[in-house]
Amino acid sequence: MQGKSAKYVEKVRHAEEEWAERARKIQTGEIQNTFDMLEERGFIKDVAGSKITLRELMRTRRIGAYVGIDPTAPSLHIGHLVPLMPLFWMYLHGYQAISLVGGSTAKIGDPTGRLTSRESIARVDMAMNIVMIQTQLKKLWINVECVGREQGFEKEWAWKRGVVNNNAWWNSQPMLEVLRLVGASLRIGPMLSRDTVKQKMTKGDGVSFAEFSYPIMQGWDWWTLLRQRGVQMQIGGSDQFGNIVAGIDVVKAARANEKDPSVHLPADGKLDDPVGFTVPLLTDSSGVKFGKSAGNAIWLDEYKTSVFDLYGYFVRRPDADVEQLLKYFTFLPLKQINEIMAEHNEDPSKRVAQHRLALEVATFIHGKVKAHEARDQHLLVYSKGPSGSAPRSAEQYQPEDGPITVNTAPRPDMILPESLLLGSSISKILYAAGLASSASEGHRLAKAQGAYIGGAPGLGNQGRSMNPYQLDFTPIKLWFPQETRKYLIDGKLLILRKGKHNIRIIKMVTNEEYQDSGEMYPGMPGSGKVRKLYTQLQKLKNGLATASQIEEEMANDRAEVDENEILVFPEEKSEQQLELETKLQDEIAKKHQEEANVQDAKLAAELDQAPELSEAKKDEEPSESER
Ligand SMILES: Nc1ncnc2c1ncn2[C@@H]1O[C@H](COP(=O)(O)OP(=O)(O)OP(=O)(O)O)[C@@H](O)[C@H]1O
Ligand SMILES: N[C@@H](Cc1ccc(O)cc1)C(=O)O
Repeated sequence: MQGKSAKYVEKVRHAEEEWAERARKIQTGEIQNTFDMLEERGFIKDVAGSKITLRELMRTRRIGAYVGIDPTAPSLHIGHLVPLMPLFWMYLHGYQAISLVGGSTAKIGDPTGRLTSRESIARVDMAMNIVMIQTQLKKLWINVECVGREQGFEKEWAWKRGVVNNNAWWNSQPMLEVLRLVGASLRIGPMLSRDTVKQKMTKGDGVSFAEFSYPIMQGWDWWTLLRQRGVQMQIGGSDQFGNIVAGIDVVKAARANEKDPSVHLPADGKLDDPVGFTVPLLTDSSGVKFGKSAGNAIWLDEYKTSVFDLYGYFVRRPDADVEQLLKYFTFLPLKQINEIMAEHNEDPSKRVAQHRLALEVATFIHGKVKAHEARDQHLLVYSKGPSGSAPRSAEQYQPEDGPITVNTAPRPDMILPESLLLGSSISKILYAAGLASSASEGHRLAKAQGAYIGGAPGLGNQGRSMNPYQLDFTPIKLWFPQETRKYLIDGKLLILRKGKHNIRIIKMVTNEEYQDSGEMYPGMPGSGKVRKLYTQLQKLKNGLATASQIEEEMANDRAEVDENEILVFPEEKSEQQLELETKLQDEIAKKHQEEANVQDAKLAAELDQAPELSEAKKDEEPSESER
């Protein structure tokens, strides 16, 4: 143990020496200050505090930085990437980088830039949003490392990154402590004179006390991250400038009032103050901020914006914007961007820069395979002229053969009916959710504790439900069907995971709702028959089989059933099955009628042609006299 800590101390010392050496090289101009690199790429809109201090801080200290995102939608969008990219860059340059999911702040809703308050979000939706966004952030972080490696960055142990949720502290934060540390020092006057507050009070629907406190919550997050992890910097979109400035006041107030000697704090010198900067807002062609509120978001979730559409969005960017977008959204060095632009300018109609931009972004977000597929689809579709939308992946829920990675993980959110979730074994649920290839594999998986469930069992059936905001995964054990209820978040949401990345966020719906959705899950009673009926109907419609062939297939199926002596009563059939059977019978009758019509037409043609033929023959045949 002692040896280990000595080794650790040595490692820390080595990392500090390296950082000092780096600072020296920045001083002599041998390497670039990361701040200057970010500025060159256009990321610095406004600095909260002194730019000189910020620059010096980034040179001399391996500081921590964070970006916060409220989970008010089930996906990130490309607007979020603008503040996240400098964070990713900082990580690749050796700083500590934290992405924060605002599970608690989202419950209040940031009033910045709004005239009306945000709608409150149902607990189940919030739980779903949190899991989706945390999963996306983790995926992005893994992809940052991949791209970083390709760009020649070598990961060192001293680099730190993380995804945190501010529920971790707000769920147990005594209000008294907040009031004690910052409440007395913060003045109401300046807070009331903030633009957001003034605008919303005079032109909007007023400001609630909770909204008024939002910047203090955000500032408290910063204080917590500073205290726990030494995070001295906050980055946000330019609409966050006010919150960052207010946060600096909160952190300074808390630091000044913290008397607990066990709380480790940076000293009080000039370089110890919290600092921040904002990035420019990405807007659409009419100058409106890209985001969920404006309804113009390009989502990172491929089921909300397909990889094809994401690629298309970047390919359509105007020539005037493309260089800046390459600087924002790719990890390509500026020298390479210049080369791409030179090539592009030789013949802008080829959109070389746009295609490169689209490929880089799609690769970063969705991985190489999907990005290249999207590019090929684009080239195919648009080189032959537009022909509607591109194919989208259909089998989203089926278990994959190979190992699931962040970039191949299937769609996480799905619905399943009550009858299955509350009436079947966990093995069948794993199968239905596409996490096992059969119910028996589901059984094996649960027995070997190879799958996980979000949260620990709550007491949902006794009126209390588990906390949806703090999700840990516990290995699934075999349990009785009625026990599944205990794991439902808010009585409606079940979160399952297999391996690291294969997650399912399952919303329970009533059996009727499920039926209306037209969805089917593996192992669904009658789904084998339904699927078969559906295939037969398609074959018939597309002319891939004749009515008689389908009838023969159906007769064989019936014979098989008879052989196995299973009686199927009509009432056991699902409505969907009955409906498909009727459609199939109608289609068979239609096809028979069509066949009969064709036969009739042929016969009629033969009969009609008979006299003509004899006339013609008459012409051909020599006359009596000719003979
Ligand atoms: N279009 C954008 N350009 C630059 N930064 C953005 C953009 N959209 C969001 N951000 C930044 O991402 C961070 C998280 O944003 P937030 O969670 O408020 O999402 P949002 O999409 O802006 O929400 P809303 O549209 O509902 O206001 C903030 O720092 C915000 O400024
Ligand atoms: N207020 C930020 C999100 C955020 C939340 C908590 C934080 O600590 C930081 C940022 C926004 O709405 O964009």
